[in-house]
Amino acid sequence: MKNILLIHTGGTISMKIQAETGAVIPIENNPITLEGEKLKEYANIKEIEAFNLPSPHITPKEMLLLKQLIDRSIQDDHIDGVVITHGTDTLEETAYFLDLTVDTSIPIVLTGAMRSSNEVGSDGLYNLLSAVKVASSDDAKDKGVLVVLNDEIHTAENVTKTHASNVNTFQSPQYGPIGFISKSIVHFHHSPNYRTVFPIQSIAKRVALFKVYAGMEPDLLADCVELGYDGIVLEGLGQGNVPPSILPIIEEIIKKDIQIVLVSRCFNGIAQDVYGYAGGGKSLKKAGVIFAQGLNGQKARLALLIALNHSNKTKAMENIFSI
Ligand SMILES: NC(=O)C[C@H](N)C(=O)O
Repeated sequence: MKNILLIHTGGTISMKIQAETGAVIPIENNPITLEGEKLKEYANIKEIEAFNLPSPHITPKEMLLLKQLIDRSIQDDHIDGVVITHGTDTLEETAYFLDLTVDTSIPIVLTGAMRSSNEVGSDGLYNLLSAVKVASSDDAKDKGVLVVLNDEIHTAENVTKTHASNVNTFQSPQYGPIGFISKSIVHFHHSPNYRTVFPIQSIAKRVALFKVYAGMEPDLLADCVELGYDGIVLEGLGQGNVPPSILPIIEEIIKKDIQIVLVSRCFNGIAQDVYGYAGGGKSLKKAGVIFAQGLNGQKARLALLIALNHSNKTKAMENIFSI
């Protein structure tokens, strides 16, 4: 049997619904930690409760703590795979942060639940068991950080939460899942592309994220300069365009050596320099805007944050954003 490090961080998988109020809340005796026994016939489990936070409370600080915990554990113990339970709201962000920063070939799998532990049809234990099966699979090695829920295996880079409450919420809109779990097998039908890792030791920089919209005015972007942000991610329109009203402030910000990364606010597709009108992709490229390759806004924000905090910022920028 494989040795699996199981790290709990909180989220609905660790919550209960209160009969009196109907509110779903974190509880002190984390119910998912009590399920460890049931996993013992599948793997040797070493269980740690890193924190018990709803995932909207998770920040890059906790993500970095998790990275450091995994680095230490991999060095010290004989571990074949890591499973992390996490709230689903920001699960994709922690998964992508770890994907970009943890240098290992062993499987790292994040999972969570859409229904709390005492709700009818609770999906927590089932998803946890699936994640343990994937982390124990030799085929899961060298695939980067994976996300497993509802019988599907996704890459951290592509997966996103697409539905507020459905158990089938996690989807990879660009490329689909890379594998599935059924009663007796874990099967990968695709392999992710080569990835590079950018270990960072601290997070000192700040990156803001804006969704671009029709008639957007330049003042909020100008405020970012005043507030001392080091980078900005814009979720642009369509293939990567913005209203002409914000082009001058974008040019001004880049001249001040603040990086601006552009993604598309569309659910699918990538931002490109196609259009030649004011605010079109070509004018943005000319101004020095960096086009992210198909990442969504929240992941491009983490990628920029990691690049800016890396000891070789220029090289990290080049590698992460292929510039
Ligand atoms: N399903 C969930 O886990 C959602 C919860 N609000 C969380 O992210 O902590």
